[in-house]
Amino acid sequence: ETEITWWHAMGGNLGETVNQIAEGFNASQAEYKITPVFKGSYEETLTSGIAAFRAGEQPNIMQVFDAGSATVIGAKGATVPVQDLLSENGVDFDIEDYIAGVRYFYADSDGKMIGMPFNSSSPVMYYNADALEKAGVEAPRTYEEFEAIAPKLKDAGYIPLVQTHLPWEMVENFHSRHNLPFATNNNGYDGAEGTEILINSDEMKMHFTKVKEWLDEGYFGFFGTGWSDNQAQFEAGNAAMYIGSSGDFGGLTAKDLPFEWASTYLPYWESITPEGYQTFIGGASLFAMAGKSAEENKATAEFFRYLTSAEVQYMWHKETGYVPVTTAAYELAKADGHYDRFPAAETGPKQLMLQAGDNTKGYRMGFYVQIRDVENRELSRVLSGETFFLDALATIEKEGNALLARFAKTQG
Ligand SMILES: O=P(O)(O)OC[C@H](O)CO
Repeated sequence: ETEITWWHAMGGNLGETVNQIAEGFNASQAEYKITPVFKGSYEETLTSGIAAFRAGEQPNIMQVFDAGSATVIGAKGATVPVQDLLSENGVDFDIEDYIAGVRYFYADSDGKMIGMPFNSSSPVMYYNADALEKAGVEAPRTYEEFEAIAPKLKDAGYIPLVQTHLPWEMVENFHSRHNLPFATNNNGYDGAEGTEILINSDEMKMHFTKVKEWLDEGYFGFFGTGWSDNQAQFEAGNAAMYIGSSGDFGGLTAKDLPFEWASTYLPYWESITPEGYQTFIGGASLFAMAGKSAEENKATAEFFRYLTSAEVQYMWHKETGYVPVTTAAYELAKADGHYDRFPAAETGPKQLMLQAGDNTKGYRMGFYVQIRDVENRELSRVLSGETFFLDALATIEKEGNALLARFAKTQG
């Protein structure tokens, strides 16, 4: 029996479902055994993985979140491109089997898939249907509509809106939702050399000016930069709506909240685009780490074959709310009536299939995890009144570009 290990960042319900997948694979055959290991948050998992690689103790499979993928894809010799791993081990692979939104986020500039999409998500807007009814309003499609209903939600006793991650939901996906370039060099896909972040734009300035105004008016709540700091306000029934991951679906369902809730697409500004575009794929993918024996690589390839089967994908989607990464799994979910029973479960997949534009397939910025830290630091300083948004955006641009230039140097 060949044994392989899988480091991941899925805690709670998500971790239990990961274990279920591993047990399913182990029970499905007798040649290979996979052991999943929970390594903490996305950031912690990436840090441990990089340290382990340097020490020659890397796992076979490492889960890397969207923000870290450019760094890992750019780390020469650290991973085996998943497309090569599969074809060398006789596992059929066709990039066209994957839904459009996930196809290129983890691919190199030639379109070769490097990371295996796994828990793919999109930021959507959840709403407390009882709260909206009490205020006599409908869930907003655009931020303009949000501005129109926010006073009514406030009068009804709610914080109208919170969100769970400013960089992911209001910076990165702000760009895809409006089809705006997020970095030069074709959003970074044409090479690290000279790539600069385009965060200091008129649209970002407008958006964060509004967010600050909403905060001052009591239309927006901000309780910290941790993933769950703000979601807790929704779960407690204090916030009427929250922008969060489609992957929150399973956790919310399990909590059996004492109010009706549903979800809709991430809002966009009609003043920027008449119709919103599809969002970037979020969540994480699985990388096969280099430096492993042929037998272990074969085991990893067989595990990926199992993981991407329509049945396993559907099970994962159903339990968690992460989107099915293949068309076959999405069709299976539809045919099984999953979306008739849980309409909110289809918001993520559908949002990833909205109109595409030049700037919706992804962004590729090395050291983006560190850039996110700068974004979180500066944007929360704006919201706490310590600095002005114009200064914050300029600081993010300056520090972000310095990090991008440092990454470009590592690419030789
Ligand atoms: O909460 P998740 O797993 O959907 O991930 C959201 C972001 O894409 C992580 O960077």
